[in-house]
Amino acid sequence: MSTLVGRAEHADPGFKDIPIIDLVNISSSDPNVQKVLAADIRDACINVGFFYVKNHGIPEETIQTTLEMAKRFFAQPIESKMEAIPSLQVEIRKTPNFKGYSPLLSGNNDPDNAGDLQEGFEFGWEPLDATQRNDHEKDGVMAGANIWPSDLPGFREGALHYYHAAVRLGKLLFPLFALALDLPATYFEDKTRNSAALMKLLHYPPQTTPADDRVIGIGAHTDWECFTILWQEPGIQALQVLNSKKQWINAPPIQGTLVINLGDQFARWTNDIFKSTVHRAINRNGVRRHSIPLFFGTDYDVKLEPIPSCISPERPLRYESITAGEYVKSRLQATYGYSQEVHK
Ligand SMILES: O=C(O)CCC(=O)C(=O)O
Ligand SMILES: [Fe+2]
Repeated sequence: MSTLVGRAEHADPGFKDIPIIDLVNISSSDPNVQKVLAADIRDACINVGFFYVKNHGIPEETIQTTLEMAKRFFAQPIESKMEAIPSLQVEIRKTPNFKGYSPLLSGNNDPDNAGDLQEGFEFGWEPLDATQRNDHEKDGVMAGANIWPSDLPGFREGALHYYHAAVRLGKLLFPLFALALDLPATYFEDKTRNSAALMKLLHYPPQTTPADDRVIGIGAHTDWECFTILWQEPGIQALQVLNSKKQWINAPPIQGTLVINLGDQFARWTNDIFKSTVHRAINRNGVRRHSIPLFFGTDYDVKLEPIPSCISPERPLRYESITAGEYVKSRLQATYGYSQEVHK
C-alpha cells in the first residue's frame, strides 16, 4: 500500500473537475463501505482539496428556512443591521471574536485586494435547547457569546437548526477523514468535543461596476479550520478553485449537493498532504447571491500537531504547532483588522 507521503508526491497538479461523493451509506456499520468512502475522500483531499457531497442529510426545508431568514436580515437598512449587535452598537470587529454582522468591504481575505464585496452574519456553537451541553470554558482566545438581531422572529432558531444539522454532518465526516489518513476512525473524537464551528450567512450583491480585480465577492484565500461545509445558492456560478497550475476552476452549485473544502487546520495536521486549496467568489451575474459556509475545526484548545505518517525525510515538518483557537484568531484579526484605521 502506498504511504501518504508517496501518494502526495503523485498528486494531480492540474485538476479540472471537483469530484462528487455520495454519502448515502455514511452511517453504515460495514467497515468495507466506510473504507471505500474514505478512499474516495482521500483522493479528493490529496488531489483537489474540494469535493461535493450528495445525500448529505441536511433537510432542504432547513436550508430554505435559513435562506429566507438570511434574505430578510440582509434586506434591512444598514442602521438596523448595525443594531443587530445590540449591546455594542458597533461593527463586527469590536464584538467578541468578530461574531455578528460584518458590513460590505469590512473584511479582506486577499491582502492584495481592497475589501471583500460581501456582507455576512457569523455565529458559533450555542445549544438549541437546555438538554445540550455548552462546554466552552476552554475556548480561550476564541471565547465569546453569539449576538443576535432582536427584531427578526425565527432568525436565531432557523440559523441554529441549520448549524446543528451541519455540525452533525461534520461529525460524521471526521471519522472518514481519519480513515483516509490511515488513522483509527475515532482519532479526532476527543479533539472535536465542543464543536468549534463558525457558521456564516453571506450575501454578495451583484457586482456591476467595471471589472476591478482588487474588489471581488471574496478574494483568493484558504479557509482556516479543518473543513468547510458550504451551501451555494442554486443557479449562480461564483465560486472558483485554484489548481496548482494556477488555473481557476469553476465550482458551480450542483442541485442537491454541498461543497466540502479543506482548510488550513487539516493542512497543518497533515503537513500539507491534505490540501487547503485557494478559492474565491465573484458575483457578476446581475442578481444577488447567498451562500452559507460552516467552518469546522478541532476544539480551540487542541494543538495542531502533524500526524507522524505525514512527515518523512523527504517531507520535513512544514508548520510550527499552535492551538486551533490561536490560529483561527490570528486569521480573523488579519482579515477584519485590515481597515481598522479607516473605521475608527
Ligand atoms: O461564497 C462562497 O461560495 C465562498 C465563501 C468562502 O469561501 C468563505 O466564506 O470562506
Ligand atoms: Fe473560503
